Amino acid sequence: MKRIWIYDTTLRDGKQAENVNLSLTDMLAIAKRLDQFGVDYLECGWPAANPKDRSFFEEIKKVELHHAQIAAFGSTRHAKNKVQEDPNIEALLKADTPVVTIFGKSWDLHVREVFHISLEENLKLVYESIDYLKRHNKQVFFDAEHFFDGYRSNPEYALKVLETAEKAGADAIILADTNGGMLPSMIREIMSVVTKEVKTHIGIHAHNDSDCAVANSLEAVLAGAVQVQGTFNGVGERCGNANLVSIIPNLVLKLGYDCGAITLERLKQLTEVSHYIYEIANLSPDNKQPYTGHSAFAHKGGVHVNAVEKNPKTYEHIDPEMVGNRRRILISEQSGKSNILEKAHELGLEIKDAFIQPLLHKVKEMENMGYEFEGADASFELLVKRITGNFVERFDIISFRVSSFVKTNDYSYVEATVKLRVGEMEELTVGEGDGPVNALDIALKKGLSVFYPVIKAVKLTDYKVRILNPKAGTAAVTRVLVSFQYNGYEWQTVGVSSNIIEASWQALVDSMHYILMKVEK
Ligand SMILES: CC(=O)SCCNC(=O)CCNC(=O)[C@H](O)C(C)(C)COP(=O)(O)OP(=O)(O)OC[C@H]1O[C@@H](n2cnc3c(N)ncnc32)[C@H](O)[C@@H]1OP(=O)(O)O
Ligand SMILES: CC(=O)C(=O)O
Repeated sequence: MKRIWIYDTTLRDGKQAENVNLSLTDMLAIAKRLDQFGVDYLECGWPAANPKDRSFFEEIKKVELHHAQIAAFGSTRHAKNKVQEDPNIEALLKADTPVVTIFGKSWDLHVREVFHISLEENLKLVYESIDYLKRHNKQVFFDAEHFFDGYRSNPEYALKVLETAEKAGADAIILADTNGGMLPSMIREIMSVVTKEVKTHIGIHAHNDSDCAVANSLEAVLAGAVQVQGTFNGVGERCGNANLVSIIPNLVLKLGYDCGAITLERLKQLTEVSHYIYEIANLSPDNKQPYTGHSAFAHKGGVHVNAVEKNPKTYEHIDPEMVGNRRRILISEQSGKSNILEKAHELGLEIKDAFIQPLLHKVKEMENMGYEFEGADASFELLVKRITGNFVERFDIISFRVSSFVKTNDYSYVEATVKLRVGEMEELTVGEGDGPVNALDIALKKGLSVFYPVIKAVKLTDYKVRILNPKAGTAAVTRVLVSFQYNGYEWQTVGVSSNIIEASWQALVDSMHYILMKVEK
C-alpha cells in the first residue's frame, strides 16, 4: 500500500476563510484533536504575520503530540532583503518547528507584476530561502504558488522554479492550484510532465474555485503526489481548500492508500472530528457534506428506503459507520410505507400493519399543509402514538391568550395567559416575555411545572420560522420548528398555521407532551 502524507492547513489557510476566526485556545484545541486523529503535518500559522501565530508556536511546544509534526508557514525572502536579514525567514526559524513551509512564485505573471523583478532574480529568492532554512536543519517544504497557472503560462519557467527548489534541497515540492481554477484533466496532464522532471516528493495544494479541489487532489495523487494539503471541512481563502474530510476517506476506502496513523479504526472518528472543528470555529456544519454531513446517509425517497432496507449498498456508497456517521430515514411526502416502518424502527416504535397506510396518508396530508417531519422526529413519534391509539394525554389546554403588549419608559414586554387541566385540576398562569412566543412558553411551563416539576428544567434551544407561501403576504402560512433540551437530551417539534402564534403554540405544546411521555417512560 502506497503511503500518502496528510498535511492539514486548517490553522493557516483555513484561517484565511471569510468567516473563520480562531483564538489561540481554539487553535490549540484543533491542533490537539487533529494530532489525535492521526494527521501527519499541521501547518499552524505564519509567525511573521501576527502575534497570535507566534504565541501558538510557543504554546504548542508545551503540548505532548502523539503523531503530528508542526509546520510554520511563510514566504521566500523579500527581494529587497538578504536572506539572513529577512524578518519573515527569521520568524520562521524562531518558531522553532521541525518543518518549515515556504511559498514562492512559479508563475511568471506574478514575478513580473507583483514582485517587479526578473525571472532570474525570483529563482535566487527560491534557492537562497530554501538553502538557508536547510542549513538551519529544517525539513523544508516548498509551496510552488500558482504552479498550474504558471505552467500553462510558461512551462519552462514553472519547471525551472521546481528544479531550483529541488537543487536547494527542498524535502517536498508542493504544486499549488492557488486560484483554484484547474480541472482534473489539467492536473493529470501537467502532473504527467512534472513527475518525469522532479525526483523530490511531490505534494498537492488545491483551492476549490472550480469546485474540483478534492478531485484535483486525487488526480495528483493518482499521478504520483505523495503529500496532500487541505483543510478540515474545506475552509480556506475564497471558496476554500481541498476538503480533507472527503480526501482522506477517498484515499483510504476507495483507492486503498495508506494514510499512516489514520487507520480504518481511526477513520471512524471522522464525523466527530469534522463536527468538532465546525463547533470550535463557530460555523454551522454543512449537512450536505459528503461522508460526515447530517444528510450524507439520509434516505428520503420511498424507493430508496425500500431498497436500503433490503441491502444498504443499493443507495449507500460506503457503510456510514466506517466514517462514524449513521443512516437516517426521513419522513416526508416522498415517503412510502418503508420510510414509516424504518423510521418507527429507528425510534423504537412498533406499528401494526393496519396502521401503516393511515399513518402514511396522514403524513402526506400534513406535509401538503406545510408540516415537515424531516427535522421533527418528536412530532412524528407523537403522531404515531396518536394514530395507533397509544397517546396518553398528560394535560389538556383549555385556552391560551396573548393578551397585551406592555411598553414602559424603560422596556417592553408581552403578557400571555394559559389555562390548562391535569386530571381534575385546572391551573391558570401568566407569563411575561420579550415577545408572544416567549411569553406563551413561560406561561405554559409555569402551569405544567405545578404538576410536573421536570418541566422547570426544559429549555428552548432553537426556534425557526419559515414562511411557506410568501406571496400571501401577512396571511402566509408559517411553519415553526422548535428545539428543546432537557438534561442534555434534545428533540424537535413542528407546528403549521397561517397564524404564527398558533404554529408556535402547536410546536410548544407538542414538545411538552413529548418530554412528559419520555420522562415517564
Ligand atoms: C497563497 C497564499 O495563500 S499565501 C498566504 C497568504 N496569507 C496571508 O497573506 C496572511 C498573512 N499575511 C500578513 O499578515 C501580511 O500580508 C504579511 C505580514 C505577510 C505581509 O504584510 P506587509 O509587509 O504589510 O505586506 P502586504 O501584505 O501589503 O504585501 C505582501 C508583500 O509580500 C510580498 N510577497 C508575496 N509573496 C511573496 C513571496 N512568495 N516571497 C516574498 N515576498 C512575497 C509581496 O510582494 C508584498 O510585498 P511588496 O509590497 O514589497 O511587493
Ligand atoms: C500556498 C498556498 O496557500 C497556495 O498557493 O494556495
